[in-house]
Amino acid sequence: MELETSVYRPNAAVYDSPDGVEVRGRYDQVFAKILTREALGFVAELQREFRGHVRYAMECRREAKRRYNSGAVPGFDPSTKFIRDGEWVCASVPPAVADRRVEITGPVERKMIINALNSGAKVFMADFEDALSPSWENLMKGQVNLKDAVDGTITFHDKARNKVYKLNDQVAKLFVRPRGWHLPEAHILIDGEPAIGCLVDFGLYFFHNYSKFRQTQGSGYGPFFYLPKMEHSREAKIWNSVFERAEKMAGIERGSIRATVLIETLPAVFQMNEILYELRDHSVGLNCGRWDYIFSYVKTFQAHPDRLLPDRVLVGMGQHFMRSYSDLLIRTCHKRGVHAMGGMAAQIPIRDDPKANEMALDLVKKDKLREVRAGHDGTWAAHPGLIPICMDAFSHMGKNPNQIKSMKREDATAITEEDLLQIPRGVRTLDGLRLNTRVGIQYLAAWLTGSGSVPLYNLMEDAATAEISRVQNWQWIRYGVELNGDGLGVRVSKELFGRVVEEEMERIEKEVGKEKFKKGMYKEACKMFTKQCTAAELDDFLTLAVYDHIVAHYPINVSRL
Ligand SMILES: CC(=O)SCCNC(=O)CCNC(=O)[C@H](O)C(C)(C)COP(=O)(O)OP(=O)(O)OC[C@H]1O[C@@H](n2cnc3c(N)ncnc32)[C@H](O)[C@@H]1OP(=O)(O)O
Ligand SMILES: O=CC(=O)O
Ligand SMILES: [Mg+2]
Repeated sequence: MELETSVYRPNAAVYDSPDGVEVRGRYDQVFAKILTREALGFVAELQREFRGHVRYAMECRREAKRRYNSGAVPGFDPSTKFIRDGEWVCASVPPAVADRRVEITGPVERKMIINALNSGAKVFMADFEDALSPSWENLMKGQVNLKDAVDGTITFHDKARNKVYKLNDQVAKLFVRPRGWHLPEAHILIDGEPAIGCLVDFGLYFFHNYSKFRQTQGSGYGPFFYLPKMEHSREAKIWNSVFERAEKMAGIERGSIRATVLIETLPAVFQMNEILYELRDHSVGLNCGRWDYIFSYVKTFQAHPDRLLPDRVLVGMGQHFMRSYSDLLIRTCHKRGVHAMGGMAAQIPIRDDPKANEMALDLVKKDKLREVRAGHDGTWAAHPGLIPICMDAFSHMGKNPNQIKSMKREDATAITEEDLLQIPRGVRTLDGLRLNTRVGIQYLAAWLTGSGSVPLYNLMEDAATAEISRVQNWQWIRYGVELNGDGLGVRVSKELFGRVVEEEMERIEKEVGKEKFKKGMYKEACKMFTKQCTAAELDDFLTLAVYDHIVAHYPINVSRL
């Protein structure tokens, strides 16, 4: 008997969508308060106005990839030298976010939102991106949670512990990170095609929250955003136009919306001035998204076997190319009058091992001290338990809310293209290949079952860190690299990788236990991860390649279950 492809539900409620918009995600009365006709209409307007620009920007990414794959390397664009040399500055920093010394990040999950807002950090970056698996349920619940947070009414009852969570009187300022330009939102069709994911995230959040946010959080400014994974200033220009369009719709002053751009792709480091210039009325700085940046280094140089990375654990901020990137970012931001934000240390508190915990916290402390001494104005914390250490390190700034005026870093103007591209030093080992494999599979299993950030081996893992594992494995297999740190002359091959996968799966099963292993999606994740690591062509994004597996159209498509 053939499987039905869908379950017909007579009289099932549907969302009230405007012309040309079809919502294919599960109907829920609570989601319907977000997916109103007016809010969907706003998202559709954004999509119709900007889809051509986004399509062109994605084609430019593909064109740049073709050039890099033919041997070119990224560099400063001679045609925009006038922007780099010009004496312009960005709009002044809104007083509400002058002090951003510690920012906590986390997925848009209800309890975590409350914990993050109450954490004592200055800012909470609520994440629809690296830390979130973008299932319909996660995305829509996230929108509901954020609306309740901005309204100040968010609560959560942890039934197992009989604990009620609610907001403190003083909470962190909220920034929201929508997805990157490349991700579609398959549950919403606009004129028959999937919506652009980030315009859904931005559009729904903005529509429902701008007014309240500006009264309660932004002191007349806002809402505030983080913008991920851009590769070129033309992509920042689209965001700037989206912001202007949103401000016009809302009838609020131009320059109200403010955003920090993550510099987390290798091509973007050569475009920092240009990105700030495009967003100069809406900018509140740049951030060192170090994990995606490492991923992007491998991806950009996927066809350059002379630029291989050492083991993932060796690619830290001490590497010359990473230090150069952070220093140049500080220089650029401070010249343009905005924040230069640091990044995320991957360590998280280790509850059951005091000595290991002390060592982890010490690494975080060193990383944060390096950032503040270099001139960063603030940093990221992955966990509330790290906030005191980060605060302590950034007390180095004294009473100043930031170092924009005091740490000009003119010395960093001497940083060259060679500095930014310098090949990182270190060795490659079988342990490195094993760890990449173990982490990649477990992360993907978590992502497929709804969790976009997880603790693995005492580190935070999210989409960005998992990407490093994937592309590094791919590159090592593709070029049959020698594991030169082991001194045995062993080269990585598909056969060796196959054995490693088998052994690491056994290890994962032992570590997580038979029950969890059976119930989780480890086998499926293993298949997908192995396919990606051994593909003839490198997939652009891990999560894009497996996105279809978390799409659940309504009426429920039985063949997918
Ligand atoms: C590369 C990048 O893009 S970095 C930015 C994206 N990544 C992230 O934002 C990761 C954010 N961090 C996290 O998701 C989590 O800290 C993890 C997954 C790494 C660890 O999670 P867990 O193991 O569940 O943490 P743990 O059990 O120690 O949590 C203890 C408490 O802290 C809370 N907590 C942990 N991390 C956070 C956070 N980031 N924000 C708010 N609360 C948090 C938990 O909810 C829990 O609260 P409870 O005691 O009230 O139940
Ligand atoms: O988004 C942050 C990163 O490091 O990637
Ligand atoms: Mg990132």
